[in-house]
Amino acid sequence: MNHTKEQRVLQYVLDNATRGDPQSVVDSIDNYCNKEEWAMNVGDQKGLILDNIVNESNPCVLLELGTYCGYSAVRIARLLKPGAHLYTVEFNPAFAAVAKQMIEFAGVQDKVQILEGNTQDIIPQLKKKYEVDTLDFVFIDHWKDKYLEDTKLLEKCNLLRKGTVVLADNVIVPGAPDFLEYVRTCGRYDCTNYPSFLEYMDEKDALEKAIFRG
Ligand SMILES: O=C(NCCCCc1cc2ccncc2s1)c1cc(-c2ccc(F)cc2)cc(O)c1O
Ligand SMILES: [Mg+2]
Repeated sequence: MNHTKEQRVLQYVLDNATRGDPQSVVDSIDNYCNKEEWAMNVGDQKGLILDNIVNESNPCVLLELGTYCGYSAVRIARLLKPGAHLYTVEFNPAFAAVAKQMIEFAGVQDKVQILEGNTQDIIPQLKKKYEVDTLDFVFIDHWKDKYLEDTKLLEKCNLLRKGTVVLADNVIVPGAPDFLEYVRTCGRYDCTNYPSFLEYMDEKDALEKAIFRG
């Protein structure tokens, strides 16, 4: 049954975490991926930076691009105030299926909605189909060569407002150089770089926070 790494990560959580306890789910995934198999979760070091930025932004409507196993969706949702909602987009049906079970086990399913499909198709549907006005927080963690075009698509769809926090994972490894260049030079964002390490490795990585100026 557990033929994929993502299924093995989920099984480890089901066997070792506590149902309804999102922190135990996050900790179990980090334990497994540190000890057994590397996986592309944002991880515990960059995760702490993510926590701090979510807490200081106090967001109500959030979007994540790239759900994977649901690690960052659970990590973010555990911090959200009542009524806040996270939409998370996943392209790969097998990943989305694992993430759905991960989110339900953590007990944050009322705060998180997985949208299965391509960001190019889903972003333009957010206003009409999902009744989103504007986004307070965007976590970008999908294909690195799509960060820039999807950031421009969010602008074009009027989903960003003055103060929207756009936070991008992996701006060093694997890297998103065209995205970094754009947000740092186009004049529409206030950018901050947060140096850290690639999940479960000693390699340097970083998060970039780009606050939309409106
Ligand atoms: O590719 C990564 N993450 C994206 C997965 C793709 C998910 C999606 C693509 C798509 C397209 C369109 N619409 C919706 C979606 S959802 C990723 C890779 C590494 C890494 C680092 C060093 C390595 F040696 C090898 C891999 C580390 C990370 O933290 C990552 O996030
Ligand atoms: Mg990542």
